Amino acid sequence: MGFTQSIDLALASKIGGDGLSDTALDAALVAVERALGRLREERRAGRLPLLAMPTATDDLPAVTAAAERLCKGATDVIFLGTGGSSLGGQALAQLRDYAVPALGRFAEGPRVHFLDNLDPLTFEGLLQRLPLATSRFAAISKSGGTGETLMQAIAVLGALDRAGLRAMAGEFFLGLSEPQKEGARRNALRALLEPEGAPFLDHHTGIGGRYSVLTNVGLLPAAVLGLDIAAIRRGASQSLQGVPSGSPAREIPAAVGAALNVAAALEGKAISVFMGYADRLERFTRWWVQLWAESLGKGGKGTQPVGALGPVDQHSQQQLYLAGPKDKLFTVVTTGVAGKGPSMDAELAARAGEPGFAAKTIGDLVAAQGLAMIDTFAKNGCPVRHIHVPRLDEKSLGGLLMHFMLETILTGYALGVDPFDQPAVEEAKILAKKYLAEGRG
Ligand SMILES: O=P(O)(O)OC[C@H]1O[C@](O)(CO)[C@@H](O)[C@@H]1O
Repeated sequence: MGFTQSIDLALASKIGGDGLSDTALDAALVAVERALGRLREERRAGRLPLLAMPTATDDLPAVTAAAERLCKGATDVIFLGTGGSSLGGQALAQLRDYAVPALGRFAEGPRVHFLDNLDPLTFEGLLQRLPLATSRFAAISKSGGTGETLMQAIAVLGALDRAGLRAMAGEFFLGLSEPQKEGARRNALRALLEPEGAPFLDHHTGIGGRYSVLTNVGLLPAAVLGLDIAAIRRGASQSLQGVPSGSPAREIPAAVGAALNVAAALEGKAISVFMGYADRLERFTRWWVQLWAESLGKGGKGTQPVGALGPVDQHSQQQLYLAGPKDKLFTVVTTGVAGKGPSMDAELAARAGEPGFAAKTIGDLVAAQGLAMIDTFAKNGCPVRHIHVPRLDEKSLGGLLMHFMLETILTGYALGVDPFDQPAVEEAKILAKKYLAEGRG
């Protein structure tokens, strides 16, 4: 296992105050045990293809070939797509410094951009600044019908047209979407790009966007960045240990995590805060926020996911967390940073009035801050789970991704909601298209 999980400091028996009671945890474990039974049944019936992903290898050559095609002669690879069609890729890309402050350019290979949020100024700026002739675009959408992604793709085709490159548009694009099903609604992304000659990878039809990070959706960007995509899957399979063999919930970390969240919900804690102490966990956190929110917020149920980054958010959110309403469950993720980064000169440390900094590294301080935060939560009666990742790499990140998908599914089953649909997001989408047609906005 590429990480460890401890829930001790979430329990009232350890921290008193507003910790979770043994009664709530026991009741939650019973519900999660049932959820685990249902998960096993679904798996046996072949209705949860997500659980087969970690051990699949037959699709990896196609992902690698598609990545090589995108990278060949490219200065820039741009991923078009939103939500589940982007966030998993971003989470993995951070292992290669994507969106890490001040480290924007990668040492090797093309620059990678994810146009996840739709913003006219950003998109216009990007099209103006990109060396278009050496840029490649991957348009990802499970449904093929997401307005944001379609507009982005149409805008790129327009830019290629203006640059006299439209005749070769197929060479600039790669699509990734569900196959066109006979008799089903037209796949708009395919209808747009296939006539231009763009090749397509098939989106897995049985795996929804926010659960797609271990499929070609997440692994394509990872391969573009030269990550070991097989290792991501190997790591993911470790988080499934105990699921097929029938281990009890108490022995499966994701099931324990689900029980913790169910217990928190039972005790009226409506907010779940995820605080990763690493720049390279920032997009993971955003990925988790979508996973948690869209999977569980149904029928008046679910808890509010909040993403936080350590240590910086100690200087922004900590006050509320410690002294505000006791309505939260905290998950703090630390990584093995002790001893890493620049070391402090003793003389300068003394001059700065911090002799204790002498010979310590920045990583030493971050490691100390993570532990201090956890202990401070506990001392203030705030339930906190600690996940420690000694080494943040493909394997451990794959493990964390699978852990949290499993935890989310089990929490959904235990709360009595379907963790795989998102019926409420359609309403505003339909209204936006109506307003667009009416020229409102
Ligand atoms: O991959 P698609 O079909 O473009 O959808 C993008 C995102 O939009 C949603 O459907 C919500 O609007 C998410 O569930 C999904 O991840």
